[in-house]
Amino acid sequence: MQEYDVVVVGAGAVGENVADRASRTGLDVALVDAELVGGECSYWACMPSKAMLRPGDVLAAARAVPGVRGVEGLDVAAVLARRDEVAAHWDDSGQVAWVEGAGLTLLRGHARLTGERELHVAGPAGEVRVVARCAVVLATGSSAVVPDAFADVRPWTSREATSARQVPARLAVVGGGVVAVEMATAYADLGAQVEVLVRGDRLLPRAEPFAGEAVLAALVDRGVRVSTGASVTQAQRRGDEVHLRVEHRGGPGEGAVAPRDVVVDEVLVATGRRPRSDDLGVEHVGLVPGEPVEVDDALQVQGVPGGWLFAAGDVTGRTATTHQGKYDARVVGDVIAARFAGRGEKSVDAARVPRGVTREAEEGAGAWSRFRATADVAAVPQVVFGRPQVAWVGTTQEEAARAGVDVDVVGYEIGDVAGASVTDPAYRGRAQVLVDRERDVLVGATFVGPDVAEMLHAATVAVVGEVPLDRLWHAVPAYPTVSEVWLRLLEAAGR
Ligand SMILES: Cc1cc2nc3c(=O)[nH]c(=O)nc-3n(C[C@H](O)[C@H](O)[C@H](O)COP(=O)(O)OP(=O)(O)OC[C@H]3O[C@@H](n4cnc5c(N)ncnc54)[C@H](O)[C@@H]3O)c2cc1C
Ligand SMILES: NC(=O)c1ccc[n+]([C@@H]2O[C@H](COP(=O)([O-])OP(=O)(O)OC[C@H]3O[C@@H](n4cnc5c(N)ncnc54)[C@H](O)[C@@H]3O)[C@@H](O)[C@H]2O)c1
Repeated sequence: MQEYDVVVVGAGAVGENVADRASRTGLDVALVDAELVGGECSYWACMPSKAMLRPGDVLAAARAVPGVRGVEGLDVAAVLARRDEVAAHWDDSGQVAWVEGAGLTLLRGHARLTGERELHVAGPAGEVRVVARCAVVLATGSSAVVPDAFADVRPWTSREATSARQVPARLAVVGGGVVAVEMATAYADLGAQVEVLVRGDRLLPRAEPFAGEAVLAALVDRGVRVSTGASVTQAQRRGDEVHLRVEHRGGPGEGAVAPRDVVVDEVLVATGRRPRSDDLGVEHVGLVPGEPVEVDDALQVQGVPGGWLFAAGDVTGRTATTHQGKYDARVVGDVIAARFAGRGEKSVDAARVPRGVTREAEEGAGAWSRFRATADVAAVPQVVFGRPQVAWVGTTQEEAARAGVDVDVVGYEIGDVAGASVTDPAYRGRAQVLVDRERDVLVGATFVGPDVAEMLHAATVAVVGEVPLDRLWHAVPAYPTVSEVWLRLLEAAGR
């Protein structure tokens, strides 16, 4: 049996941040992981996918400016070699060194809850009973959903797509969300003939419709086939090929459209993710395996008495990005450090205790305090690293209407800004902000265009800060930058 003050299950980006923060008031923290320390983001998601997308972006940017010579194309082997480097060659020794340096204990193995504050960890060293004196945090992430139709064809999920050693000549991508857009973009850049099969009627259904439309048009321009209203009803692997039977929903008045067969070398299913709570023993504490682990704004698990169980990251179904999961990790880490301060057996390094992390402060904490994840509801940023990029924060028009928030919708073509014309004479992109009419503050913003990911944070600051438009008017964007679109948006909003 091993005992710690806090046990964090899952050493992805979220678990690592929880553990680091929770240890700052002298609590003894163990971090458990069954696979690589660093989790999905480092090895099979954010990092390798962005390494695969960046060369195509740079190439397109260089080709867009007249006068640049010697731009030949991509060296696929070199792109994949760089991707391998960014994914640390799927070797977690660097992150293990960080965990040890932060004074945390790493337990390798698969953890399952067995009761209140108790777990079993099955790892290379055998089975160990682990007891948490104060708290347990679940940060086990999510895994790809593979629809039944693909069960027998060994489809790619995002893991294979981000770690492939070769580029298939023909790739079908099933889904119309973030993974589908990013991977279709990357593989088309790397020379695959890509077809995207979208069940719905548009790409990126959670973003503003104009964003998905721009991405769809750009993919088609680059030779990617995008079929909307398309459902795969059967899939078979025959030798080196995968045969997909695709049924099309006809448009209004079109009637039935005949099914067709799509033959490819690989098929990537990008049809969403499910929380990894299915093999975690949550049934022993009254929760339902496979379901999101529901938490409150302090990231305490709902429906489990005793105040000892917390969760953060993808497993909660509350966040689905690394940045937002890490934000929740900072919140729950501080909550635990404050609630259980003084209970730890380790000596406290005063320099590491964050300012204001005390039991009294946490007890009286409300929205927007460091102990509550308020931004999860008010201002979630999301970037889709396709080409064009799509970046948004806060509410969309559809969400504002559903919530009954009366908004003015203000849009501007980014290509009409002087800075954009310098970047690319044919710059195409659009910015749109939503202004809450009653409060005269921004509640949402969407940018579509090259490199707009880097423009998003200004909008996030404005939404989180609830900066009145009359004050935002005094935030002067430099000339000639693409950010000057802020000035144009404010003018269009009547300033
Ligand atoms: C292709 C792709 C690209 C993405 N790109 C981005 C991006 O650019 N930016 C962004 O912000 N987000 C991106 N995301 C989302 C991001 O990867 C996730 O939101 C993030 O990884 C979630 O972090 P996490 O720590 O909650 O879970 P994970 O990173 O999944 O970590 C969970 C850890 O828990 C371990 N574990 C699970 N169960 C157990 C158990 N029972 N016992 C022991 N250990 C266990 C796992 O081994 C894993 O290491 C992307 C996702 C995908 C699929
Ligand atoms: N840049 C980033 O931040 C980034 C990149 C990749 C992924 N992620 C995160 O990972 C999560 C998972 O991404 P994702 O793209 O897999 O999920 P998603 O939820 O974004 O999109 C899934 C898509 O698959 C479709 N779909 C669902 N079931 C289907 C079926 N049976 N047949 C056909 N289509 C089906 C849905 O309609 C939807 O369009 C996202 O929530 C995202 O936030 C983030």
